[in-house]
Amino acid sequence: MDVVEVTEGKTRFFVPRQDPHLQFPPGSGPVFYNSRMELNRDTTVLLLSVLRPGSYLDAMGASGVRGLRVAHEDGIPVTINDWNTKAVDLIQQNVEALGLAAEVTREDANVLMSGRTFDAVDLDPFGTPAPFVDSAARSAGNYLFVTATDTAPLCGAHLKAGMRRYFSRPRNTEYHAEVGLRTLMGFVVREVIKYDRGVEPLFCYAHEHFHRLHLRLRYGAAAADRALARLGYVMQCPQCLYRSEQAGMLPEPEECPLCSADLVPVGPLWTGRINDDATLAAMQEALPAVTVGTGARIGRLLATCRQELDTSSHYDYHVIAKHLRVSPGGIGTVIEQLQALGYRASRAHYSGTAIKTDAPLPVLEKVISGG
Ligand SMILES: C[S@@+](CC[C@H](N)C(=O)[O-])C[C@H]1O[C@@H](n2cnc3c(N)ncnc32)[C@H](O)[C@@H]1O
Repeated sequence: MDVVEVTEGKTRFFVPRQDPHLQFPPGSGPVFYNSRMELNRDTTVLLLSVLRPGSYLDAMGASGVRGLRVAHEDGIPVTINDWNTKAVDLIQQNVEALGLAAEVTREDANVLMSGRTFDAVDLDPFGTPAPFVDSAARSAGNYLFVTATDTAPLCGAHLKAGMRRYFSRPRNTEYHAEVGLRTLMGFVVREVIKYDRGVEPLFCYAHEHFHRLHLRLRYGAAAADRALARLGYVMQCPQCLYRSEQAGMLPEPEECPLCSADLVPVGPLWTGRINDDATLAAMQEALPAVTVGTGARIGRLLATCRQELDTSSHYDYHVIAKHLRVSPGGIGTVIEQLQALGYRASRAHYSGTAIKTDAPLPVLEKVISGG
């Protein structure tokens, strides 16, 4: 294989010199590497430097970069797997070049995860992780990490694909990144709690073309019930911008208090917090010591996530301003004015025009229109 050497974080490794977007049948073809996912891998290396699991499975390794970095930079025992022979050859070459003691396997990830357990399991497939979450839920001890790049099905843009994969009804709203992240989280939670295990979010975020979950798993039916209680719906008005949240397995009919239309349920999805503040604080503290190329961006991401409210939707203040035919002021000013009126208000980590608040929509509209 024609390879080229690249560096991410403190790790130098070989990747194929080719177009990574070429399509081949499953289990064959060239080895995948996408430098644009560096921030995704950097956050994993940083978080694992804090969590320090006893073992880590990179279930879909490709070049092996993720597992290589976890082994080399965090010193955590890793297993790197892929079902593609060429990928496994390259992973082995990288492991040897770095002098790591990492285990390399060539199996269907579902077979591997059905037969063995690892303290932390990481899924990074092409597109949807849905076919792998059940076996990962059985394989993972304390931590389960999941990447999804099928943002269109998750966000409601490809409705039927979203319903098939996640058994949820997303809706293409202006807060689609939030819906995608919470739809993915809701699906993973349903896959885990059937085994009487609980799920707690540690650090979950939406970024560019992917969603990423870092979750802690707990043992016991009581922990599973706590996660179950967080499943619910965003109830969106089809005529105006009003929305509310409902907990529960089935949505209750609800009328829009502003225009009397029947609200449309979006979900089931995860409601409530998507981050653990103590974990984010520990990551901020560890960031200067962990050499990651996207460190400045991760610093900003962590800071925004720490102040972000845990509402399951946001208002896009440019959309509201357009609706009201006013020119929008600065987002910071709008947030400060809402807070001065006694409401909670924050930015959201995935959009520069998103405002999360518990202020009623008419109050937000009044603030945006300068009233
Ligand atoms: C998106 S790439 C992984 C990228 C890699 N984690 C990284 O950070 O660069 C997905 C990989 O999953 C592998 N894969 C897909 N389905 C698989 C399966 N059922 N079992 C094992 N590997 C699989 C593919 O061969 C491919 O190398």
